[in-house]
Amino acid sequence: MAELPPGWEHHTSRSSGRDYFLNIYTKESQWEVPTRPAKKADMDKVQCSHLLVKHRESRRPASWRCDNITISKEEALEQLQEYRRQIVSGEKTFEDLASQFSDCSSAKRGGDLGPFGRGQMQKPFEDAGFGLKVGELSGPVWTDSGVHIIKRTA
Ligand SMILES: Cn1nc(-c2ccccc2)cc1C(=O)N[C@H](Cc1nc2ccccc2[nH]1)C(=O)O
Repeated sequence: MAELPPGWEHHTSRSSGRDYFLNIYTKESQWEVPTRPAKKADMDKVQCSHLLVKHRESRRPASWRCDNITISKEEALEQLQEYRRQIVSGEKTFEDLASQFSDCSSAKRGGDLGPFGRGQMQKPFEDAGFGLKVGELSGPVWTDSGVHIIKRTA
C-alpha cells in the first residue's frame, strides 16, 4: 500500500477481509483509499458512544433487542446503574455492554453515534455530551428515548 496521507491507518476488516482506512482523530472509518490528510474533530462537534435502556414510557418502547419494552423507569435506571458499575469497576467494557444491551440501533457499533454538533440530539443528551471531557463517562441521562450513559470519545 502506497504511503497514506497523515492521520490515516490502514486496516483489514475481520468480517469481509476488505481493506479499510481509519481516521485516527475521529475514529471514523472508510472503504475508499484516502487521498488527503485525515480531518481532525472540529471543536464545535463532539463524538460520543452511549448505552440506552428504554422503558414503557419511552418515545418508542421497542428496539432491536425487544419489540415491546414494558419495564418501568425505575427498573431501567437500576439496569443502567448496574451496567455503569461494571464499566467503572473494569469488569466489562463500555463497548461490550452497549453492543449487548443498548436499546439504540447504534448498539451494533458499540454505541458509537459518530460526531455531532449542537442542535442534532435531544437537548439533555447534547448538554451531557458537550459537558464531558474526552474519555469521561456520564451518569444517568434522561431523554424521551429512555435513560442513557454516555462516553465522550472525541
Ligand atoms: C441518534 N441515533 N443515531 C443512531 C445510530 C447512529 C449510528 C449507527 C446506527 C444508529 C440511532 C439513533 C437513534 O435515535 N436511535 C433511537 C434511540 C436513541 N435515542 C437517542 C437520543 C439521543 C441520542 C441517541 C439516541 N438514540 C432508536 O434506535 O430508537
